[in-house]
Amino acid sequence: MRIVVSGGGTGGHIYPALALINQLKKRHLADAVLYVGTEAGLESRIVPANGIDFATIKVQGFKRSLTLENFKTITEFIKSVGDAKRLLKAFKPDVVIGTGGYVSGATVYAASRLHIPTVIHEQNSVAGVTNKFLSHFVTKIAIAFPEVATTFPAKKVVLTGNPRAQEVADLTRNQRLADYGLNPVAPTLLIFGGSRGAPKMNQAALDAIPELAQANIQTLFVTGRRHFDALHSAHPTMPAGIVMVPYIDDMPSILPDISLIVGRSGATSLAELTALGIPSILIPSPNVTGNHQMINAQSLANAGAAIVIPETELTADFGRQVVALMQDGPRLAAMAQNAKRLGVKDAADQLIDVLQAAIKESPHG
Ligand SMILES: CC(=O)N[C@H]1[C@@H](OP(=O)(O)OP(=O)(O)OC[C@H]2O[C@@H](n3ccc(=O)[nH]c3=O)[C@H](O)[C@@H]2O)O[C@H](CO)[C@@H](O)[C@@H]1O
Repeated sequence: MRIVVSGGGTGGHIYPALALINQLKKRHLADAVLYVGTEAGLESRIVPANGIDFATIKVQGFKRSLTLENFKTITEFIKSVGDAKRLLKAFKPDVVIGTGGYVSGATVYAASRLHIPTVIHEQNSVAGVTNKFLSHFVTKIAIAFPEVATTFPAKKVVLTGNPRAQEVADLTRNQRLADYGLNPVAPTLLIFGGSRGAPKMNQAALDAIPELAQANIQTLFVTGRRHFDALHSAHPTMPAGIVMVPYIDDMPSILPDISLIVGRSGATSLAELTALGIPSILIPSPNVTGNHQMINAQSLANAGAAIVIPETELTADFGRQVVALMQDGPRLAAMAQNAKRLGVKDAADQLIDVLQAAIKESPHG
C-alpha cells in the first residue's frame, strides 16, 4: 500500500507511527511511505534518522477557549490543510493515518476532503482534541484503551492496542547498558519523564539520588534534551553507578535490561513496559487533557503492574520507596508478570488490519 503517516509534537505520537511503518515494511506491505510532520516537533529529528521520507507543513495549536489567537489559528489551519492537500495529491496514498498532534489534524482532515481512506490511532484512555475533531471525518478509529471507545462514533472504533508494543514485545536482554557506562548485568533502575522530560520528575530523581547511591542501585536517569544542560551544570558529577543523560535514542535497545521504571504515564511508554513486563512507579503528568495520564496509570495499578504516586503526593520519602521496591525481588517479579498480562503483542498487525479494512470500505478502494 501507499501510505501517508502523520503524527507529531511528542514521542508518544511518533514512536507508534514508526512502529507501524516498521511492521508494514517487515510484512512487505509498504510500497511507499511518506511521513508528514512539522519542523518544530521531535519528529523532524527522529523520522529522517529512521530513514523514512519526511515532509513538513506548518501548523499551530488551538487554545481551548475562543480567543483572538484562535481566529489566527483557524486561518493557519485552513492554510495547513491546503499544504497537506498539495502533498497528498502529489503522493496519491491509498490510506492516511494520523497518530495524534496538531499536524495529524491538518493532514488527516485534508485526506478526508480528498476522499482518501483515513484512520486515526488514539493511544490514550482519554481522547486528544485533534482526534476528537477528526473522529467525525475519518473512516476508522483504532484505540488502545477500551475506556475511550464511547468518545467516538461506535461503528468506526476498533481496539488494536499500541503498535509500539509489538515492536518491543519479543526483545530479550542484550546488555546494551554498557553503552552508557553501566554494568550490563546489574539490576537497573530507569528514570525518565516521557519523551520531553519533566522538571518535577527530574527534581524527584535528584532528591532520590543520595539514597539510590547509598543502596548501590544502578540508575540511568534520562532528563529530557531541553533540561540536560542546566542539570548537568548544577550537578557535573554523579555518584558511582548513577548516570545522567539527555535522551535515549534507541529505547528498545535498553528496555529489556531494566528492572524498574520510575516515570510519567504517557500511553506509548506504558505500551512498551506492559509488552515487556517491566514493573513501574508512575507519577502521572497533571498537565494533560482529561487527566489521562492518571487514568492510563490507574489501569496498570489496578492490575498490580504499577504503583501510582500523584505528583502532589511526592514526599521526602520517595527515594526510600524506590530503594525498597528495587530490593524486593518477589514483588518486582509479581509486578512484572502482571504488567506482561496487559501487553498487546500483535497491536501493529491489528492496526494494519484496520488500515486494510479502511481501504476496502472506501468506494474508491
Ligand atoms: C505531556 C504530554 O502531553 N504527554 C503525552 C505524550 O507523552 P510522551 O511523548 O512523553 O509519550 P509517551 O510517554 O507515551 O512515550 C514516549 C516515547 O518516547 C520514548 N523515549 C522517551 C525518552 C527517551 O529518552 N527516549 C525515548 O525513545 C519512549 O520509549 C516512548 O516510546 O504523548 C502520550 C501518547 O499520546 C500521552 O499519553 C502523554 O500524556
